[in-house]
Amino acid sequence: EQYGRSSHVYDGECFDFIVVGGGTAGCVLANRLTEDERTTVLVVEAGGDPPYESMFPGLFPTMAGSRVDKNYTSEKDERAQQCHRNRVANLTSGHMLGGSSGLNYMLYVRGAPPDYERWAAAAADPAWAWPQVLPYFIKSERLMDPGLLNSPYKIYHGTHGYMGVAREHRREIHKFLEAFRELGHEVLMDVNGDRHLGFTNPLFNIAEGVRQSAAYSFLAPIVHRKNLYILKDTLVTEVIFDENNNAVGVKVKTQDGAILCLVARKEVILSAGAFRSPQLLMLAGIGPREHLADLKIPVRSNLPVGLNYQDHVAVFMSIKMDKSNASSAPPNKHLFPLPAFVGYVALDKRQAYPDYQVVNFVVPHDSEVPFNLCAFGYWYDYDICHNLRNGGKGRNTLFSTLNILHPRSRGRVTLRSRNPEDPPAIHTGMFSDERDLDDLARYLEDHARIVNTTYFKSVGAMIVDLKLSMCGGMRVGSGQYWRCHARCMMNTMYHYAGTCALGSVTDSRMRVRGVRRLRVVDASVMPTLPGANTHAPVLMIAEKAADFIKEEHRLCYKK
Ligand SMILES: Cc1cc2nc3c(=O)[nH]c(=O)nc-3n(C[C@H](O)[C@H](O)[C@H](O)COP(=O)(O)OP(=O)(O)OC[C@H]3O[C@@H](n4cnc5c(N)ncnc54)[C@H](O)[C@@H]3O)c2cc1C
Repeated sequence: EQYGRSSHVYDGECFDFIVVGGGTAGCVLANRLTEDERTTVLVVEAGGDPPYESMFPGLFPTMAGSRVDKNYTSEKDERAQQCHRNRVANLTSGHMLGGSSGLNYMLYVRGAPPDYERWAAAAADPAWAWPQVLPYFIKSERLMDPGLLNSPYKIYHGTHGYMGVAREHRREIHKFLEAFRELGHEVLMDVNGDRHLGFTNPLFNIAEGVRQSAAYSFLAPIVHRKNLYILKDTLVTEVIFDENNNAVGVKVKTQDGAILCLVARKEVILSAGAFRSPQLLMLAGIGPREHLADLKIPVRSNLPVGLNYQDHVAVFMSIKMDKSNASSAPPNKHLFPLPAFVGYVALDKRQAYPDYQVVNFVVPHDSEVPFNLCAFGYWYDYDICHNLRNGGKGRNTLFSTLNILHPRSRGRVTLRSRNPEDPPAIHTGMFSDERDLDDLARYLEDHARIVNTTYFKSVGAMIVDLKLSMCGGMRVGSGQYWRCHARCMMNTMYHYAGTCALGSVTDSRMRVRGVRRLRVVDASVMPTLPGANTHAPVLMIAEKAADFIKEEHRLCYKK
């Protein structure tokens, strides 16, 4: 009941705004647009309420592959996931109120100013530059970490927003942070302020032991608003246009199979995520002319929809540390499953923004988390996951996931058919630009240098040999080995973006070009990936969109 009942709506019913997708961006819009009591908003979400396990940070590893994961899979290509059981990437995606924020790994990070300078250039609008986006990061945030609140970093954070943000204070990470300091990295209190390179105890969308999904933070507190309508378990199958190319509503299919047409007096806003927003556009004839012609869809607006698909490519490495036979404390579902710390590293030390991010888990010898992530989260071949487990037997380990923050490769989302219930085809394009592979190999080599620091040497630290058959005969730790390792172990960081990019598909206010009264507001509009995980940037995008919309339609403002 936290999210109320699904609204009863009738065929032909009118609303001011219809938001397609009650995911991360959709929940923010639902909240901000209904601040004006005269404005009616309908949110249509394909999934239902988030399940119990979504509430608890410690249970996140159980969510991939569950009923609230839409579990898209990538198309096969000659480079794809060569060490995965099904040779495709499992593109986990939230299918519930809150969308992917209901099952993500909860890291809260924004990126660095150059990321947003790139957006401003792509959109040809300074509204996307760092000084203009920072207030919108701050707006949604309610920082609850006393250390940061009493530090000079406080000025970079919000304390009155809907989304709780906090850190865990787990002593296990400190010796590791010191080791990275010895290697020449800074240990930063916060990477969300004015410094963006170094290792840190990360901020999470976790507060008081509860996941701060967009549904929990933005929707639950306001579901009682009389001007908000939420239609759950309902798929939007079509955006409806009038003869003048105005988006005037949507067609939906409800859980019991009823087809309804619903009218938007002001705008239709697509917040269906980087796979489904481009799909709905293309089904409406908004997309690349040749592709639409293949499916005999008349062209409404010839735009590069679905192109420019991007994701951060991730690869893990495990390092065995000290021997241990002590039993771990029982799991606590209110905590992140393992102590964690994160590094942001540039190979060129003169650069002010990172090339790669490394998320590190401190793993006690008896933890099953890495095996479970390996086998059931990432779908690597079982042999590899067994080698991961056996290679670290009797030892505590450091499990690190590196990802390339500014990939050059681009993929593409295309229609598989004209049926809106068919998932689109996702060509990830990972490593289509081979320089990404070279870079990732260099990052792995760079990270592995940690085994030469004092603490690591004192415990006889060694890279766990995953015995990758593809890389047989190569010395683990050599440059040649890391390139092979990267190719074999490539994976998604789940940061799907870029398919309806600012500047090309939309104007700088996220309005779809060539038509009217239609906007895209979600990860699809990112012209390039920020050097960060994408949840906080999506919240920022939605907060900004809400202000654009309020301004254009003269809605009542709450700053
Ligand atoms: C496993 C995983 C781990 C991640 N970890 C992190 C992390 O630690 N930190 C971080 O910052 N980011 C992380 N991310 C990324 C981040 O969560 C996403 O980038 C962000 O949530 C995407 O928001 P969105 O609004 O674009 O899409 P979503 O939140 O996915 O929302 C799209 C919504 O639209 C609905 N929908 C789709 N089609 C239709 C339709 N036709 N009709 C009706 N509804 C529809 C979907 O059901 C969904 O609810 C992770 C993502 C995943 C999947």
